[in-house]
Amino acid sequence: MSTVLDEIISGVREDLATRRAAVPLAQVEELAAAAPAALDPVPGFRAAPGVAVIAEVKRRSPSKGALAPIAEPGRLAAAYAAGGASAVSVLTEQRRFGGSLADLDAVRAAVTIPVLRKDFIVDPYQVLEARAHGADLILLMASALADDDLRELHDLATGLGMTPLVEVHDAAEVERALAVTPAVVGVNARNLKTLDVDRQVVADLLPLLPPDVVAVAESGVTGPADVAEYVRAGAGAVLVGEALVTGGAPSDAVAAFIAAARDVRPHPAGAAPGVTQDKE
Ligand SMILES: O=C(O)c1ccccc1NCC(=O)[C@H](O)[C@H](O)COP(=O)(O)O
Repeated sequence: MSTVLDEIISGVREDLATRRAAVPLAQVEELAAAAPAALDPVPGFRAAPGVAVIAEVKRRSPSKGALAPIAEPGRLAAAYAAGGASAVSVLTEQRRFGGSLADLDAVRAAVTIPVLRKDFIVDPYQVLEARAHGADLILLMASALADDDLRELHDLATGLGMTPLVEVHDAAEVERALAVTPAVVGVNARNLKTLDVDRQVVADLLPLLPPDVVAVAESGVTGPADVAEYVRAGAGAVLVGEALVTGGAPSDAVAAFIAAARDVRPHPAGAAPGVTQDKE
């Protein structure tokens, strides 16, 4: 039986074929080579006070439907940066999330902090496209990629100067992700096959990551207390979408997340902390 993730990826491949027909690979390669050098997000993530916030431009989602119209993604991104965000994540998938490469362009033009292309990346063309549009980071999902593809796309991205955020949701995916020696690993609390959000997954998997990897807690943040819990569980960064686009005053919201993490001490390595759960 096909999952939501399978359906999203099938649409992504169809849209990719259309773009590839319009802009041939050789042209995207040229544009990627001509783009200004990618920023390295890792020093900023490590230097962030308490937690690095990766703030997302997210219009809609398969789990929640329409979230926010976001007429000016560049303006939203600038507000995130003003609040102290360490990076901006831009969902570029069109069918389910209402995003686009135009959103990526607008955000790139509006901020000087690193920008993540958040999409269902399954093909080298999309990696080159991300660089051509100024992305510094790309998302690579272990759940969507075979080992060889994960390595190929990871190496292509790093060769272009970008930093892959390698996403996992269970212990087997952690092992597969670490095999490509990523600098940044995200544990997604959302199961992309069922769309269930379980923040305990983040608490369970973060201790499996080596200390030299930037550990990102993704999804499920509803407010500052959740950020504090993720940091207590060992997160060095949090990726937040819905709570920021629906909450009003995005700059203040980012600042509140950072403030909530400032005095939090992570649990000692190896301890398996619990996190409180909301009903989704
Ligand atoms: O958000 C969804 O419903 C979703 C469904 C299927 C695949 C991916 C999905 N979201 C992508 C993300 O991982 C989130 O946008 C991101 O982590 C932020 O999550 P949140 O703060 O819970 O909006």
